[in-house]
Amino acid sequence: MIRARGLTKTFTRGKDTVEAVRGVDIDVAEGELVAFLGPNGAGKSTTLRMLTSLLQPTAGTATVAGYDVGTHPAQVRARLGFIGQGNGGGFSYQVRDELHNQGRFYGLAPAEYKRRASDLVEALELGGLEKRTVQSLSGGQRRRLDVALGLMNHPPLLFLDEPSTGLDPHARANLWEHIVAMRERYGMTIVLTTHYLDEADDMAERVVVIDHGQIIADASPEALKREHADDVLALTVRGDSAEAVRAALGTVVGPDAPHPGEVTVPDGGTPAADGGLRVRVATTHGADRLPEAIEALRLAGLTTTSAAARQASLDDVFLNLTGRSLREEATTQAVAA
Ligand SMILES: Nc1ncnc2c1ncn2[C@@H]1O[C@H](COP(=O)(O)OP(=O)(O)OP(=O)(O)O)[C@@H](O)[C@H]1O
Repeated sequence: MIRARGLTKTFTRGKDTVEAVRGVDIDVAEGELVAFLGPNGAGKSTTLRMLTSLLQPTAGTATVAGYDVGTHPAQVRARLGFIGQGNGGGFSYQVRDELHNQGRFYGLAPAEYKRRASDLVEALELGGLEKRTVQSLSGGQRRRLDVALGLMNHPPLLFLDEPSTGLDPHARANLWEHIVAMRERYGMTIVLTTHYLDEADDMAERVVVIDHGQIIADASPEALKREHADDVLALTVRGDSAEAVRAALGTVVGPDAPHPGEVTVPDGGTPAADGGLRVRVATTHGADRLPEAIEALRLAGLTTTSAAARQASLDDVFLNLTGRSLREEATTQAVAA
């Protein structure tokens, strides 16, 4: 459905040059649901805008839905739906008029665009809102209207640029339910961007991690976590010998163990105020390893006073790949905004 090679976009303003996208190669097969994940400014939107033919690449090629975006932009646009970051609807228009106008824009006959509009109003639970103006809708309703507008031409391929940004958790979950339902109903391929880690983890079958205009990883969330991150066991152990703790845990996660990992005793092995040593153990299958670790410590005469297994996250993946936390960047930017 999508094949891009060496996709590059450089913006020049005066003396400033921004290399927004630097040589992206990507293939998306029919029916896939792919999420582009990356921090603000990583190049996600720019990549999407090139793939939808809205922006001419500086270099590289892309074939989308069978047509070259550079030479056949009209054919590409006819086959895709694009839901951008801004709100697509005219604020003072009524919901129904917005949908009908979109149908006219695609050259549909009145009977057809009316039928499609009613179907989408029903499918996206916009019933009863047809006569409301766009500006009177809630954030979640507006986003659902955006999805409806993007689907009026029954596209085989749908692009969504940060569909759930700014929505509260309930509205996000609801929007996702609708996106998944629309995908089943219309058998679409979906490419979206997000900087919500949990969203990419839960919903996407494939996550393309993008940073500084380049793809730095591309796999299922599970494979990314397996490959690039560890689960962590967080233990508190009564005792004052970091060496004894390391030796005991080495049998569980040491170099010869079935799941080798790393045992870290921070603070130079100095016990905390409660007399316990805080220990972090990087490993795979953390939940399974936890009882083994506690048992190994017990056999070495050490008492565990607290224990928790934390599953690897996509943020750990990003951190291990870039040395930066996506979660922290998002928080910093939210505070700055
Ligand atoms: N029209 C433009 N002119 C100049 N620079 C631009 C333009 N559009 C994007 N950029 C820059 O290109 C880089 C990539 O931007 P892009 O919007 O693709 O990132 P993004 O990953 O989608 O970020 P966000 O999550 O904030 O939407 C940024 O440094 C941005 O400032």
